[in-house]
Parts: sequence; C-alpha cells; structure tokens
Amino acid sequence: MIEVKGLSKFYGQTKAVDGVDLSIGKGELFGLLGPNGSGKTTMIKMLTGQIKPTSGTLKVHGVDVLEDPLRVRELIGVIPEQETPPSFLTAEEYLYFVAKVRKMEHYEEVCEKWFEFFDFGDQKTSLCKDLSRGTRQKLMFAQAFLHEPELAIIDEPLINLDPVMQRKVKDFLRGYVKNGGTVFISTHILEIANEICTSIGIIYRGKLVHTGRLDDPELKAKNLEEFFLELVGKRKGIPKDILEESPKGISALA
Ligand SMILES: Nc1ncnc2c1ncn2[C@@H]1O[C@H](COP(=O)(O)OP(=O)(O)OP(=O)(O)O)[C@@H](O)[C@H]1O
Repeated sequence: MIEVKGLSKFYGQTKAVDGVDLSIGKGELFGLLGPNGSGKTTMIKMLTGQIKPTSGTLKVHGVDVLEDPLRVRELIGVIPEQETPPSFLTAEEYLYFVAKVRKMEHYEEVCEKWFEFFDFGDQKTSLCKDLSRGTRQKLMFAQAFLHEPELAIIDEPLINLDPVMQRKVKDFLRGYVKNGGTVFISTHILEIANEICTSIGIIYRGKLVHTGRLDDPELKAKNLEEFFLELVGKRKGIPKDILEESPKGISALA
C-alpha cells in the first residue's frame, strides 16, 4: 500500500527525513513512532503530497505521489497534525462539504452515522468554532473516513478524545484494517501503538532506525517502551541509570 525508497527531505542543514526505505502492506495498522522533531510530520506531509521530497520515490496504492498527487489524495483520508475544521461552517456543513469534494452520493446517511458514532448529533448545526477541541477532533476523524479510503493517515489519532471515545476509535481502527483498509498513524504515545498497531517504524533524527511487526519475538521479549528507550534513549545519550530509575512516564522525555 505504501512503498517508499530513499526518501529524504532537507531544510537547509536540517535533515528532517534522511534516506528512508519503507514498505507497508494492505491491511496493516502501522505506527510511526519517534521523539519530537524526528521527522514524523515531514513523512506524513510527503506521503500526502503536501511537500516535495528532496530526493527519493514514494508510491501509495501503486500511484506515484509526485506524479499524481491528486489521485493519491482521492485514495486516502488524512487527519493532519493540529488541524481543525473551518470555523465558519457548521459540523454538518463541513461533513457535507467534504462528502461533495469526495464525490459521494447519499452522503447524508453516512454523515448521520458518524454523528451517531461520536455521539454529537445534537451539535451538528453548531459552528465548528463553537465546538470543543475533542468534538472538532471527532469531526476531523469523521471527514477522514467518510469515503472509506484505501489508506488513512493520521497524526496523533486519539488526541483530545476522552477515554470512551478513545476506546471507540481504537476498536474502529482495528476493525477498519481487518476489513481490508490500511491505516498509518504517527504518535508519541507508545501505549497506543502497543495496543492497536500491527507493525511499527521508529524514526530518529530523520532515519528509520527500526521497522517490524509488533508480534516480533525480539519486541515481545521486552516491551515496546523498553525497546523504544533502548533504541532512542541510547542514541540521545540518556544515561542508562536514569532510564532505569525513571518512572514509566519517561517516554515523554524521549
Ligand atoms: N518548514 C520547515 N522548515 C525548517 N525546518 C523544518 C520545517 N518543518 C520541519 N522542520 C524540521 O524538521 C525536523 C523534523 O520535524 P517534524 O515536524 O517532521 O518532526 P516530528 O517528528 O513530527 O516532531 P513532533 O513529534 O515534535 O511533532 C525538525 O528538526 C524540524 O524543526
């Protein structure tokens, strides 16, 4: 579903993404993990055709992102980092707008299902500017999946959602890939990746330092947090004794 070869993006001296090779199959729920500033958002921007790589090739569902970014955008659903729906549309208008862009027929029913799923039908005629952050995130989620894309690319999927909604979204994502969809998420939160992903990639300073399945015996023998901290913590020069003495939340430091 995603084929990336020798992908790099440099901003002046900054190597945001540096020579990444990555292959993600249909039906995977792939998690891109990495510390702040490691290149996750830059990867997503290239995959979605928002920025051009400095070098390398990338294909989504067999379509070259550089040659035909519009076709790629038809095939995918995206929730970009920290993006919110337009303030001047109501929740319902926004979903209808997206449905029309996606050339969907009978979209009213589909939109209604999403309002039900996220339990905010009573706010569908509210302007997006008046919705809570969590509800705006729900709306972003709904717009990404409205047309049942081949591939959904989501930056921090559970951000701003309460525990009940988090559970629903996790179950939904698991079901989506079981039914043949593919999902690419980027997250700092290792617990989320551990719970829902089938495979992961760890990016550090623009380089992909690990890829593999979550049921890989090497990973299972430790746990994801330990594995991540060993890989990234050492590279960042965090002394091992600090890693060992720190509370569970040390992943926030990475
Ligand atoms: N437009 C830009 N101009 C210059 N440098 C940039 C630009 N966008 C990103 N960078 C740099 O590229 C590197 C990777 O940034 P990126 O946003 O991809 O990281 P990230 O892993 O998504 O970080 P975070 O987890 O903090 O969101 C960082 O050093 C960042 O400062």
